[in-house]
Amino acid sequence: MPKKVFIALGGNALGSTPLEQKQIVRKTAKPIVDLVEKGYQVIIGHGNGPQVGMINLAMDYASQQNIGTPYMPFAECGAMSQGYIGYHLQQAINDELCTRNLNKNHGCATIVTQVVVDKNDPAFLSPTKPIGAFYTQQQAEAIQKEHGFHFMEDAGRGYRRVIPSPKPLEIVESPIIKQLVERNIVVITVGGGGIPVIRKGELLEGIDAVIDKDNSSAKLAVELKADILLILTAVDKVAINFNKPEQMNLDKLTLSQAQEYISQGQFAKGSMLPKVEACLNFLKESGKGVQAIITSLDNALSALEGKTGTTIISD
Ligand SMILES: NC(=O)OP(=O)(O)O
Repeated sequence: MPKKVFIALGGNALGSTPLEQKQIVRKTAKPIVDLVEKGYQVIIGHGNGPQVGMINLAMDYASQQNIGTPYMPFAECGAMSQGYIGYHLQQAINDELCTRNLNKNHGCATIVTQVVVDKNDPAFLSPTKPIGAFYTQQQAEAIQKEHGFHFMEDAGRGYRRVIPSPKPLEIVESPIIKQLVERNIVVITVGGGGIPVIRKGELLEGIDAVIDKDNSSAKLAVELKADILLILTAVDKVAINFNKPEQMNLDKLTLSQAQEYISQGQFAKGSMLPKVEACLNFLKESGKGVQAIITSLDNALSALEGKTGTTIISD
């Protein structure tokens, strides 16, 4: 039985502009296809913060210019970001599969994925998810005044617009994704955490939000009975005392050690904290025998072989 690995791709695997993204995903495809070549079944979740912000801003601007462009709701912008990112990733992965003659037995497809959230989730009252470009404080204040957007300082890198980020409750397309994975398709899914929808009786309706992609990836990884949740980010290992002289990189962590470090405030909010929390959710809900790994894209295969990265396991 092949092992199933669910990869959650961070922003550094995608880039920001269309040209940059097209070039970066070529590099991203290689370590992903390394895993396919080694016999893993691969599912990919990815972020969309910069991209959905860019699309929403462009659509809002165009709709105000009297040039026949209608207003585009935020959920539709999320759907556009899934298509745009999925298209680039899918093309790059399919090309890499062809280059290595793996395309006879494997394919790659993007599933536009809806994720049910609770319309009463408290997250709707306090926006926290950074999207789009970085601004100076002065620019952020000017945009806030003109457009009413909310802004927050983002880890010392500047100001970004923030919008609500509710918890993922249900991955609507999960059964279809399962079937594709079983047919050796590399599935790109829960892009940008999934398109947030609420249930209205039998029907689904989009809602303005961006779900955390690590959270949705962990949830879907549980549903697909993945053996490994592999969160790929900008650093090789999780660290405590990050960026201090006494920084210590961690090779292995148990669930309770990770919880202790969280209670000490060791992991940055909006950065390493949601990744570690997503790993813990995956471990708690999957039970024994699974592992979660946090590492950089280039180290994906070495980390699965236990040579690098931070591996988190149950106690
Ligand atoms: N949706 C989401 O989590 O996107 P980022 O990872 O780009 O912030």
